[in-house]
Amino acid sequence: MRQQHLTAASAAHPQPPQHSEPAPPSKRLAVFVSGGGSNFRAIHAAVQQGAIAGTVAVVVSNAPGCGGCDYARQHGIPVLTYPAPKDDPSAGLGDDELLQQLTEEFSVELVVLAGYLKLIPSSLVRAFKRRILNIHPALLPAFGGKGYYGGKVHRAVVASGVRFSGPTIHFVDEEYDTGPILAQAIVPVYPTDRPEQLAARVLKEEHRLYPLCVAAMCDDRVTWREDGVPIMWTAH
Ligand SMILES: Nc1nc2c(c(=O)[nH]1)N[C@@H](CN(C=O)c1ccc(C(=O)N[C@@H](CCC(=O)O)C(=O)O)cc1)CN2
Ligand SMILES: NCC(=O)N[C@@H]1O[C@H](COP(=O)([O-])[O-])[C@@H](O)[C@H]1O
Repeated sequence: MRQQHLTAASAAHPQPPQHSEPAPPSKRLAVFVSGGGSNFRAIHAAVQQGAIAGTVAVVVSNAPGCGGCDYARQHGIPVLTYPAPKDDPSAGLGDDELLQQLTEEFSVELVVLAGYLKLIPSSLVRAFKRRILNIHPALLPAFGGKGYYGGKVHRAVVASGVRFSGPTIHFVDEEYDTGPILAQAIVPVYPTDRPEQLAARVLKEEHRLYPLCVAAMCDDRVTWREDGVPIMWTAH
C-alpha cells in the first residue's frame, strides 16, 4: 500500500512507516476539555464510526460541570477533575495523582487536548513525550500563547486585518502553543467578518482536521524528521 504524507510526496522526506503487520490495536485516549466539548464530540463520533482506532478511556477537565463533561457522563466515560479548584483542593487531582490515574488506572497511550484551558504540567509532558496533541484556533505561531484562547483568538485575528486563519494541531511541550506543528488548515478571513463568524468557520475545519490527526496517531502514521518536525502520513 503506497503511502503519502498530507502534502505532495517528496524524495527529500523520510519514508512512511511500513505497516506490513496487521493494524495496531486500538489506542486508549484521554481527552482534556474545559468547555462545550465540540471537538471531543467530533473525535468521539469518529471513534464510534471506526474512523479512529482508539477508545476514549477517560475525560479530564478543570470544569467538571462543562458541556464536554456532561457528554462524557452521558456516554459512560469516566471524568477526572484536574487541576483541583483552588478553594477546594480535595475536589480534584494533583499533578502526581493525575499522572498515576492516566498511566496506571486508565493505561492511557495518547492525550488529546480539546479546548482545555489550563497549562499541562511538565511532569505530564515528559511522561507523554510526543504523545500529547492540542488544537489551537489560529495559524500558530501567530495569535498564540498565554491569553490567546477561545473568542480572544478570533477577536485578535479579525482586529489584525489578516486574510487567512485556521486551526493548528500541534504536539504539546512545556509552554502554551510552542510545540511542533502536526497539521494546519486555512479558512478565509473577510474584512467584514465579526469574530463569531470567523470562529464558526474555523471550528468547522477543526472538527474535520482533528479527528484525522488523532486517527493518524492511533494508526502510528506519524514519523519525525531528524530536525524534530512531525510528518503525518495518509494511506492511499
Ligand atoms: N503545556 C501546555 N499546556 C497547554 C497547552 C500547551 O501548548 N502546552 N495548550 C493549551 C491550550 N491553549 C491553546 O491552544 C491555551 C489555553 C489557555 C491559555 C491561557 O492563557 N489560559 C489562561 C487561563 C484561562 C482560564 O483559566 O480560563 C492562563 O493561563 O492565564 C492559553 C493557551 C492547554 N494547555
Ligand atoms: N487556545 C486553546 C483554544 O482556544 N482552543 C479552542 O477552544 C475551542 C473549544 O471548543 P470545544 O470545547 O467546542 O471543542 C476550540 O475552538 C479550540 O480550538
